[in-house]
Parts: sequence; C-alpha cells; structure tokens
Amino acid sequence: MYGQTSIPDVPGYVSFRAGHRIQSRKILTGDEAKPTFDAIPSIDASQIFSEDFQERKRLAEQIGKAAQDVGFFYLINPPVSGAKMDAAFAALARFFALPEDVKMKYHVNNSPAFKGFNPVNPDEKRAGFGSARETFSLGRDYTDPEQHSIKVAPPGTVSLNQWPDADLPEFRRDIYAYFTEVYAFAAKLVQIFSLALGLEETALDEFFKFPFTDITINHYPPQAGDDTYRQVLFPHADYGAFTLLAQKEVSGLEVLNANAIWVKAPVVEHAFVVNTGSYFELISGGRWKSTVHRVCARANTDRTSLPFFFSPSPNTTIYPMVALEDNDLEDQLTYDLSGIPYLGSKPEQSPYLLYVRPLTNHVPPLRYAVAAAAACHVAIRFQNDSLKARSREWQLKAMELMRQRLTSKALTADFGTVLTILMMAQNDMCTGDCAEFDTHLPAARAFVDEHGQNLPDRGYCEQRLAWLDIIRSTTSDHFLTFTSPDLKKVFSRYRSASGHAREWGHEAFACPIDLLEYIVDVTVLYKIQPRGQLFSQAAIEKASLFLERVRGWTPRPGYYSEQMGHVVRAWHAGVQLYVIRLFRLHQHGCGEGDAAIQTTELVETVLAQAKAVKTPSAWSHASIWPLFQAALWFEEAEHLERRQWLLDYFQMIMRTSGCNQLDVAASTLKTIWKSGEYYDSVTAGNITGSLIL
Ligand SMILES: O=C(O)CCC(=O)C(=O)O
Ligand SMILES: [Fe+2]
Repeated sequence: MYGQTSIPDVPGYVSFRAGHRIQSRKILTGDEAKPTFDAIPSIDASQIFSEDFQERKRLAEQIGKAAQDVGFFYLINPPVSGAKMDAAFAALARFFALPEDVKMKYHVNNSPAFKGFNPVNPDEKRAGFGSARETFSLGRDYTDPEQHSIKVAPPGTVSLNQWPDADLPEFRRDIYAYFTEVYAFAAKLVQIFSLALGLEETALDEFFKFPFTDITINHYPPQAGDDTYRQVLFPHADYGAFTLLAQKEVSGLEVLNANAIWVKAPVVEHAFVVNTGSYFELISGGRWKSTVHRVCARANTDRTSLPFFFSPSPNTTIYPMVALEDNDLEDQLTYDLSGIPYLGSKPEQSPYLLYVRPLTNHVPPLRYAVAAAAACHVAIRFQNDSLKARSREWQLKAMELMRQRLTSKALTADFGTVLTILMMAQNDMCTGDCAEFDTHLPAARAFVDEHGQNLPDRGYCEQRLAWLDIIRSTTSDHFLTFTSPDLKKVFSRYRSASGHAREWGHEAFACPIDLLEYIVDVTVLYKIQPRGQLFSQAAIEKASLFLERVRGWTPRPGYYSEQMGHVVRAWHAGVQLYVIRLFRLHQHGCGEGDAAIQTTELVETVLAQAKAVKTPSAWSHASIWPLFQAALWFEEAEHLERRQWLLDYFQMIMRTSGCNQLDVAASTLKTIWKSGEYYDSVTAGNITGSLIL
C-alpha cells in the first residue's frame, strides 16, 4: 500500500509513516505509561448477515469498541469460505514461485493503475527499515466481467488489472472466487460500522457506492540463512476506510499501542485481522484512529499476506459523520502535532518531539497551548467548528495558567515557561491575533535574554522567535521586536546538523538565512521612511542595492534536497518581488534614467517553483510567503484564473495541513484584490485585523 520510505531511528521513540508524514511516538514505560491495549481483541462475525437487527447491533457494539480502543481486531468465523481463502493462498504461492522473468511480464508499469507484479526493491532490502517484499496487486476494474455485479464499465474503458492467464490459468478464478466473497462481506461491514457510530445502518452506504478496492498481496521472501527476527515492512498506518487482512501459517504483524510498544497479531486461521484507516478516522470524527503497524519475520522464513483494502468511491466527498469524541482529547491531539512542519520536519531533529512534547505532561499551560494548536489544526482538517471553539478556550486556559505560573518565582525562569510563551505566540500567529502576539513575542524574548544560558535548546527558541518576528513584520505595519543587529547575531551563531555555518539548525524554515537577512534590511529601511512622501533618492539607491544583492545570491550547490530547492528558488524570486513592491522599483527603476524593473518573470518563477513542489507536503506549506508576494501582482484583467487557482491551492494545502494561516492569507488577498489599491505589504493599505503569514 505504500512506496519506498526511509524512517530514521530516534532513541526512545518509534517513528512511522502515517497521513503522508513521518511521525514519532515516545516509548512510555513505568510511571509515564498510560492505559492502552496489550492484545488484539477477537470478535465473532458469524452473525453479520443475520436477519435479527439486535444481533447485528451487538456485533456493531463490539466492533465500535475495538475500533476505538485498539484500531485492530480479529473477525473470527466470517462468512467467507476458508476453502476459498486457502485456494487463493495456494494460487499466490504458485505465482510467486514463477521465474522472475515470467512474473516481470505482469509488471505494474504495464498497467495504467499500477496493478500487477512489483518485484523486491533492492534498495529497500536493508535490514531494520524499508520493506523487503514483492507484491501482486489488483483492484477496482469494471472491465473485468467478474466485477460486473458492482458496475459495468462503458465500452472503450481501459482495463487496469493484469492476470497471468497464460502462465497460471487457474489464478484468476481462484483469486476472484475469494474477492467476490470478501467484497460482499466488506460491503456489509460498512453497515455494521455505521451502526457502531450510532448512525442508521445505511448512513455510510452513500460513500461506498462504487468503492475503491485494492488487494496488494505481500510476499516477503527469505532474506538470509539465519532466523533473526527483523522488520520487513516499515511502520505505517493504512489510509483506506478499513483493511481485511488474511494471514496464513506465518505470523509477523505487529501493532503499535499508545505507549509505543509493539503488540503481536499472530495468525488466526481463516479469520480476518481488521484495521480501520485514515478515511474512517475522518468519517468517525477522529474516534477511530488509523493504528500504526509493521511486519517482522524471521530472516530464513517465507511469508505471504493477503490484505483487502476497502475505501470510499473515488468521486465521493467524505466528512465526519459524528461529532469529535472528547475522551482525553488534549492528549490525543498533542500527538497529532508532531507532524506539523513548523515544529521541525524530521523526528530526530524535531525540537517539538525532543523538548516540547515531553514537557506537556509537567507544564499545564504548555499542555493547553499545545492542545490549542493541535485542536485548531484538526478542526480545520475536519471542518469542525466546535473543536475550533474548543481550541480558543484552551488558548485562554493556557494564558490563565501561565499567569498563575508567573507568580511562582521558582518556575518563572524554566524552559517550560519559555516554550509555553513561544507556543502561545505561535498560536496568535496562526489565528492572526495581532494584539496577543504583541504581548507574547516580547515576553518570550525577554525570557530568552534573561535566562537563555539555562535553556536546553536556546537555539530553537531564538530561531523560532526571530522567524516569527520577521515574517510578521513583512506583512503588517508593526516594527520588528528584535533589532536588526540582534537578529544577525542570532543567525550567525547557527550551524546546520551537518556543520554548515549560517544554515538553520532546525529544518523547519524554508527561507535561507542570507535571504532572510535581506528581508530584515529592506523591511527596516522601508519602515524608517517618512510616511506620505516620495522616497528619497538615497533610499531608492539603497533598496536597489539590496535588490542587486538578492538577485546575485545563489543557492549553495548540492546543499538542498530537490523539494527544498524549489522552495528556496521560490523565496529567492519572492524576496525580489517584495523589494520591488515596497520601493515601487517597477515604476521608476533603480536610479535616475534607469529602465523600470520587470516583475513578470519573477512572478512566473515563483509560480513554477511552487508548482514543482509535491502537494500536499511540508514544502508546499513553506511556499506560502513567496506565493503571497507573487499573488499581489496578479492583475484583475489578465489573471482572474490565476487568482482562483491560488485560492484553490491555498484551500487544498489548508485542508491537508490544517494551517489557519492559509485562510488568513487568502482572505487578505481577496480584500486587496477587491480594493484594487496598491498594497505594499507593510503599511497594509487599509487592511486591518489579521496578522498574516
Ligand atoms: O503483511 C502484513 O501482514 C501486513 C501488510 C500491511 O500492513 C499492508 O500491506 O498495509
Ligand atoms: Fe498496512
């Protein structure tokens, strides 16, 4: 179900891939451990088609509880023929035993939907992480007559599945005999899940009219002669609605509990291991978490597993069908934050996971500030207004607890206090609350100045504060809180993990330090100009000099990843647009008699680079500032389509990242476009209210 990935090893944490992001969970033992499952529950599914509603309801209750508490459960005695399951496994064994060149005839690249055989990827065969498996996949394909009871594809539709009819004539028959029964079982299970959410039995049917089905059979071939137990499929959470996994003879599936301890899910013959995925997490309002799992196997042992992934129709829109559960919500939410890009994008260097998250158990205001941030992100992703309101309540609660903490002298100077204020300032920034931000940012700065020596990661705090201060000053009429020499001192102290001077120590910032310094210089220069007058020739010359320097700047060759390279080039063009706009260099050029500066190419560069970034990803989020700068040049007459594209793009990134800043940026742009006034991004024209980006 997932492609290649590399997951870092962080001591004390388990890292995994879920929701398209690498996330981590701290291993909790002793006093820190919380109540969670230590075995996979087992439920008898024999009555699933019972005519008696009470029977079905009883089943639903057990399933709902298991989905909520564990996310994984066995369905034993399902009405799916054990003989057909065995026949399917036997067919698979024959297929995987075929010579490699025969299997390669059915390579996934021959199918428009990537269905068929996918060989072991040698790069992924390393022990410890990655995956060591070959797969055969098939799925929704209404050109196959065996699926005509669901739907008949219109004539001319291309087929997606590949069948090894020429080499294994019985394969297709045996797999379809199994598929047909599992499909009927899965469709009925949707209704049981619906009951489990307290809804009408048919309430979810609408989402699953023409479901997305996928069977990706995993074959984990032996890797070595010894019997060491190794991970062969990396930790991940499934994205579908639910998965019905058939295992045979060789166990190996392991499920991660809330304390980050692996719980084994051994083979139960002819039973399904069922787990709910991301789509059900959304539909259930976050109640049924998509639980993380992995596969381990003895190096000398062959293992085959047969999962059936069931997802909503590709052309349906899903949404939460019930209100969010409140059980220990703050606690669950703080986990959710670990994937948020501004907190550090890689687990091994995420200050959030290393410093903030562990302290949430001991520092009550930090716990609420973090819960407020997480709730806001989840509320936006799930479009849940009541959770958004809750987020505001938690932010207020954090402020109240903070006031209490500040009266205790002993606690005032500690790291928890600094992190809390920092988190609160971050929340103000997200929601666009200028007034609170103006209190929190200077307060955090005073703490770092006064108590900096004792902070375990002073660098993180200083970098974060500098970043918030600068970006905010470029999009509002506020002056910087830090002085420009202060900021430069902060920047020059930092080195990246690989030792490069003047590269961010934490991978959470997209704009290179050099460019950010130019932003500071230009912003200060602009803000000290007398209002309501033409710029002095000296000011224009200085601005032009900055523009020349920015233009002459080049990214360090080979230093950035491909994705970050695009973002950096988008910033490079975005900063130039910023200087030009502030000093109106497109109108009067750089000096007496100079030609006006052209902006078209810079706008195109920002757009092209931003579009080259994979979406959605942390990097697409990192291009908001340059995109905003480019969007200020979208003239109404020529660029109506572009404007709409950008609003849609911001909306898409917002719905996946949960970041409210995109909404603030979009509404600011709409106001500017509507007013038709010249916007210099600093005096903000007549725009009042939100603090953007
Ligand atoms: O091989 C297994 O038992 C589990 C496979 C799995 O988790 C997956 O394919 O998503
Ligand atoms: Fe899985």
